[in-house]
Amino acid sequence: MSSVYGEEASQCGDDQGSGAHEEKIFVAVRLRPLNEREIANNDVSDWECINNTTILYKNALSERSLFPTACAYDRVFSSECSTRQVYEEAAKGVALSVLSGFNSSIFAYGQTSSGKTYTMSGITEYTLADIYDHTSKNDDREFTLKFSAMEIYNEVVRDLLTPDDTPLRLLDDPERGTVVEKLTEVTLKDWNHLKELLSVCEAQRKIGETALNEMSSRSHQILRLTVESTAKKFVGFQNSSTLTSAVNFVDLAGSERASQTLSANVRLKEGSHINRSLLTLGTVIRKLSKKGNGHIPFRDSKLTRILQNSLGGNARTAIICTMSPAHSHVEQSRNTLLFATCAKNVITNAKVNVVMSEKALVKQLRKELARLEAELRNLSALAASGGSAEALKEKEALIEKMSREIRELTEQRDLAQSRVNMTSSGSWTELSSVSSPDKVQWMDDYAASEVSECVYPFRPDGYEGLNNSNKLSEQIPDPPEDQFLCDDTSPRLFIEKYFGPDPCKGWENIAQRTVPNLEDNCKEVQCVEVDSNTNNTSSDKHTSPRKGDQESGSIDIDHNLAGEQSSSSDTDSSDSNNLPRSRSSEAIIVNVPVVKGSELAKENGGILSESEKELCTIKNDLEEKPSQPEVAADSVKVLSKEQNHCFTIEVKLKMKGDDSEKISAEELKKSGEDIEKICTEAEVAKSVPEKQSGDNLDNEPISKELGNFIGDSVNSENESELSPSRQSTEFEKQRQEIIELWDACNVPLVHRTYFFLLFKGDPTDSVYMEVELRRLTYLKNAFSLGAKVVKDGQIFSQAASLNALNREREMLSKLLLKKFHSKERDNLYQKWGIDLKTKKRRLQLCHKLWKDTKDMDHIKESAALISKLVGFEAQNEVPKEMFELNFSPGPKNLRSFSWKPRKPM
Ligand SMILES: Nc1ncnc2c1ncn2[C@@H]1O[C@H](COP(=O)(O)OP(=O)(O)OP(=O)(O)O)[C@@H](O)[C@H]1O
Repeated sequence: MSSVYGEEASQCGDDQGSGAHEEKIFVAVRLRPLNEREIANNDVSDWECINNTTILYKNALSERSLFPTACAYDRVFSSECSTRQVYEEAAKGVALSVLSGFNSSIFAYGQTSSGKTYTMSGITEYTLADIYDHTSKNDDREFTLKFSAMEIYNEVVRDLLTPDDTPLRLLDDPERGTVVEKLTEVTLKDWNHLKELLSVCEAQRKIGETALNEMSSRSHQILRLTVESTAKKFVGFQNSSTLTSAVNFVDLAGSERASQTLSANVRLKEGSHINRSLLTLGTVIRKLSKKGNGHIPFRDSKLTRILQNSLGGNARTAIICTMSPAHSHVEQSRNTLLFATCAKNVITNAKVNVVMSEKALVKQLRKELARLEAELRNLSALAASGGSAEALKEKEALIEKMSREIRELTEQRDLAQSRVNMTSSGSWTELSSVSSPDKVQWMDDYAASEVSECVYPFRPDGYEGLNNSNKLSEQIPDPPEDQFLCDDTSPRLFIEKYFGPDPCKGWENIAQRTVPNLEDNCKEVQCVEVDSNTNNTSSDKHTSPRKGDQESGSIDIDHNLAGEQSSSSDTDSSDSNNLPRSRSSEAIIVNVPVVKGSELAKENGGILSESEKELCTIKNDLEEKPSQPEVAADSVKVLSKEQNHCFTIEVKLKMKGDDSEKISAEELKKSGEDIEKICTEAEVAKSVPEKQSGDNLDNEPISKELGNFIGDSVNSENESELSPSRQSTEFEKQRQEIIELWDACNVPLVHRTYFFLLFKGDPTDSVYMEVELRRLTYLKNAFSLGAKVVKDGQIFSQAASLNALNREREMLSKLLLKKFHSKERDNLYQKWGIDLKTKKRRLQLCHKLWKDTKDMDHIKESAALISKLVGFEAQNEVPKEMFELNFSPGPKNLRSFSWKPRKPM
């Protein structure tokens, strides 16, 4: 640790203001062991630290998650690691920089019962012990240590060093930022005095029992140690200066789900405040992680207001994110990692705080004035000698060059934006843009019935018109406070903006939003050529597209590990442990030219790892398809854990063709059907060849083209190879999956009915089903992360969707009255097992509809009843065009696709 002690009075003035240096927040993750309760419940550990910087989700194979399988941070600690180790390797450097005059903060963040207090109390003690040790060893300086402690409980700031419960006010000090008025600050006498005060804080802090933690901290606690030091030889002198800085130990209250903590009453209220302030903290971190993001809501909570300096301000900061490894907490753990990922990108500007005596200050200012005067004199001399004219010319040339670059970039951006616009309007809107005169009747009935309030972000246009979108935001208020907890829209709402509205944007888009720095990581690092033997003849690609594609293609192995930007070619891609680490845990891209499977095997002495085999399969697959005209923009990502690390393999194949083809390829990519997909060892997805330009898409049978695009072209069979019975099984399976997802996502019953009636089991169904499945999976994942999906300015949260579903049921119950006579209704009640003597029978009936997702008879009956209520029946058949793709040619259109069943899970 460097020290600035040597710089006294007159010398240290230079540090003021200019001593700031940018650095990222240090982010560590700590897994605690499974606790007794989790073991008793036969819970299993889902997470594993595969090295010092990477944590791996072990169950990725068994679920279709959008969350990355492995995440890298500055440091990760397995459940075997001691708090001492966490302190030494993650907190000490930052915490002890207080001795060099830097403000610093150590945070513990994580879900309730994940070990924040356990970790933080250890770290606080170790730090304070080290500080005392340091002061005793540096007897040339005079130290004054001051201690203060506060908690924020239900948005009220309390002093932890007095028994008095009076709320403390926050004041804005122009120099010091936010200060807590009347907060007790005790000058420490010795180590024992400090220990005593720590016990007082512990006794004073609000704790309570929840289902997850008998001693749950119900408040955010901030302990602050201020260190002032002056060189003894200057003490009492007028030109002395003092280093004054503080270290904060922040033990946040844990994020929690009301359902999991079984909260009620007081606990629920506490939980609500906790979640809200953590939500603000998350928003602040997220905004800070994307530089230049406008207003940062520091003032939205007392916590962020008080800690503003530690969050992207002038303090050095470390965040320890604690996690339970248990499967039952997987969603919370993921949210913790999302927070950690954002925090990793936040930059602070720590600087040494020097308080100068007045005399020293005057001296310093005189010096500065003299420097400025000298500069001015130089400039005048330059101007007199004509040098300024040249300098001016140079500057003008530079400005011109920069303007040119800006213009070019602006054009590129506008072009890209217009493509995005085209595709975003061309995905779902295209699906539904074919107008149908038939669709009007049932829509009118439905709209008239006020059921239009139902909420589902990805409705077909068919009944989009039913919804008065202007009214929607009024109709769906933000969930009230209590619901805020009950419906699991927990503090991880901060990630809401990572999810755009359209699930069809593919994994990479979602991943970019979920883990916003993912792409940045890839961009920032430099490529390391691993295999220099393979030919990279890019010129070939024009004469022989397929051959050229392969030769110019590259496999980017994106080690999702911490790694120093390595520039040497001696890096072995299979041995990530040899890669030096970077300060900021950036990913490494190793650029490996494509080699044939056989060559790869030969190089490896005939032995191929699983991921290499996968790679060869892909490679061979590409080679064996000479008839494929062009591959638009193809990539394969493979995640492997077998070599103790995780990496992504990306095959990029260049496309030959004119611009319109390129636009089309872009559109395909953006409009929905993932060209890239994240896979695990067993699952390799690959995008599909774009159609050759000039094909008359209008005349193409839908079934012919679709296959590779939607399905997995590497391993799965072609449609033609599927027996009718297999097709039927696939259809049933997909339909069942959709029905269950509808239920999980609170999708409106009318939407379900409408869609259900579209399913006829013919091959084209698969197009709609596939799209619906993706949207629903996306929605479900977003909901399970506590996110809100924003589409067209409307917000769809789990709470809002449930509210809307209930409103829809009420509306349907009104329609029951309208469409059926009393006798008919009684028959219905009997049929649906509703006691005729009970109240609210119509509503009861509507609550039963679509409930038993496993019973197809029940589903059919539900659909039949709703269809009757809203008037689908009148039309004989639901117009499929309302769900139809627009197959007419043109740059905006989605290509026609052939049907291929999804690869079975
Ligand atoms: N790394 C660990 N090793 C062993 N036990 C641990 C570890 N981390 C936490 N624990 C134990 O787990 C329990 C919960 O820990 P702790 O109270 O620190 O959680 P918390 O995150 O602060 O919870 P809350 O947010 O509810 O206050 C405690 O009994 C603690 O001793």
